[in-house]
Amino acid sequence: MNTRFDAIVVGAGQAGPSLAQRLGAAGRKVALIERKLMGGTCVNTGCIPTKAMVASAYVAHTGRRAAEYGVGTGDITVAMERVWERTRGISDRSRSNVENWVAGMANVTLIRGHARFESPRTLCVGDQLLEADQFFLNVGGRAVEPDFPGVKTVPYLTNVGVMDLKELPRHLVIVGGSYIGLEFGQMFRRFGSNVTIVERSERLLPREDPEVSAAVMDILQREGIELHLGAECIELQGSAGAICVIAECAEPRMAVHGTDLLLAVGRRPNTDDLGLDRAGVERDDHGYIVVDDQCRTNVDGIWAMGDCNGRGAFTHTSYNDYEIVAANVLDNELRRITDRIPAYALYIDPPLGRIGLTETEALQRGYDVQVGVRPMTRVGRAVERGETLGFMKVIVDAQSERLLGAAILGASGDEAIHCLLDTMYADAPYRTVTHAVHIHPTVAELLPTTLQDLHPAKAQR
Ligand SMILES: Cc1cc2nc3c(=O)[nH]c(=O)nc-3n(C[C@H](O)[C@H](O)[C@H](O)COP(=O)(O)OP(=O)(O)OC[C@H]3O[C@@H](n4cnc5c(N)ncnc54)[C@H](O)[C@@H]3O)c2cc1C
Ligand SMILES: NC(=O)c1ccc[n+]([C@@H]2O[C@H](COP(=O)([O-])OP(=O)(O)OC[C@H]3O[C@@H](n4cnc5c(N)ncnc54)[C@H](O)[C@@H]3O)[C@@H](O)[C@H]2O)c1
Repeated sequence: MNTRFDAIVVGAGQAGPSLAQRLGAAGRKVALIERKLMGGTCVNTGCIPTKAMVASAYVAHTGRRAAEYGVGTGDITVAMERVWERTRGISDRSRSNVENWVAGMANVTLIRGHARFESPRTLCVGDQLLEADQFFLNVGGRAVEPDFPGVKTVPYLTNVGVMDLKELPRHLVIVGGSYIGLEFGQMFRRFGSNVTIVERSERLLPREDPEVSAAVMDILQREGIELHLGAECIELQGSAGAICVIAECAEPRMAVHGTDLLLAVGRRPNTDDLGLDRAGVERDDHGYIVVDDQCRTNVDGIWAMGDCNGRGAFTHTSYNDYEIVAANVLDNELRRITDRIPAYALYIDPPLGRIGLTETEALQRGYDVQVGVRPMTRVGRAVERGETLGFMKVIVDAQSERLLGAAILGASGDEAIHCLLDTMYADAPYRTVTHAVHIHPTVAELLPTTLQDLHPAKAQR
């Protein structure tokens, strides 16, 4: 016999549990289905464990620089097993918090297993058939496992396996020079591995402005990371402990040798085994579930939130999708994905905080672009901390006097950028920030000064 619910939430990532709670609290009978670990990617194999590892790497790096600060230490050593234990402890506690929270939710039944649609109103989990009028999909994504020759025989890591290393790789080769490749690359270099990154684009982070890519490259190269840009991996060779990445470049083929291999070549949504065809739910060419501005799919009564809808690829965008759905479904409040301003950070050290448009995008869209730039060597707080790499850059529309975007690659850049982000959400003129009095000594205190020193974008000069 089918079990009937008012609403079924598939996936306990960043949107699912919060929505299940709201629906349950509103008196609906709710099933929350999770096939693996509560909390999904961020909690178990994404943000939380990586940022815990980044913290260990920062301590190792700062320890090596201790003498610069007048502090004596012995030789800096990294015990990978202890790094792993600390990281797992933080991640496991976070997962337990989600488990306990869900267990205490009113009207919510947690069902463990893989969910697949049988029809637009029926799901199966193992041998159980579940019916509902409303379905909310929060199934997330996973690492792309490419199909170039050698992938089936040469051992490699993704973001999941690399977090389980209890011994330091002697030479880690990373294919892909974007978020995952760069965060793990710098971290393992700081732990003591040799690191080589193979990236097919001509520059790192090709979606960012060229000077951001150049500064990130400089930061990584100063630490001894070897970079091969414009090099597309086309084949893997070797065996455990002696891997080889064959890459095609402008020059003839290149062979990059190492002991361990991390593939960080993108993510794909978990939508291929969800029975979406039986439900009639449309996917795009990359497998993302197509949704409208309120996360509704083409099938009435089915919504998709988070990484699986392709409208964001971050924890905060998944959580915001939950807020949008809850507002529209439960609160009769119109909230939209397109009201969201792009915002993210890359957690190398120093971090890159990014909001809104790049200068290149702003020019392409025809804005009358003004730019303000300040190197971190002229930010007192960064100088005092001895962390002066990077710069801050603000982009303004001269006509409307609105902020269009910003990049802060520098100490606390991921935090300081929020005062600009909130100004954009307030739709206030940039002079709101130039007239604001910020706390001394902070990184944010130089944002008003940077905005007082705007000049036309290069392409317009
Ligand atoms: C290494 C790494 C570092 C990252 N760092 C950051 C960061 O610093 N900041 C940031 O904002 N983002 C970061 N991200 C991205 C972030 O982790 C994701 O954007 C976020 O976790 C996506 O959440 P979600 O709710 O869409 O899905 P997920 O968290 O992936 O959850 C989906 C859940 O659905 C379950 N599921 C899937 N299919 C089914 C099914 N058929 N039946 C039942 N259950 C199913 C899965 O088991 C999973 O638990 C990082 C990602 C990685 C990989
Ligand atoms: N700080 C954060 O917020 C954070 C951190 C890590 C991951 N993430 C999330 O994870 C997602 C995926 O990250 P990612 O870095 O794996 O993917 P990505 O899609 O951002 O980058 C993949 C990179 O691999 C390169 N590439 C692809 N195929 C290649 C080949 N054959 N040879 C050489 N290079 C190749 C691409 O040019 C690209 O630069 C991000 O979109 C982000 O949402 C976020």
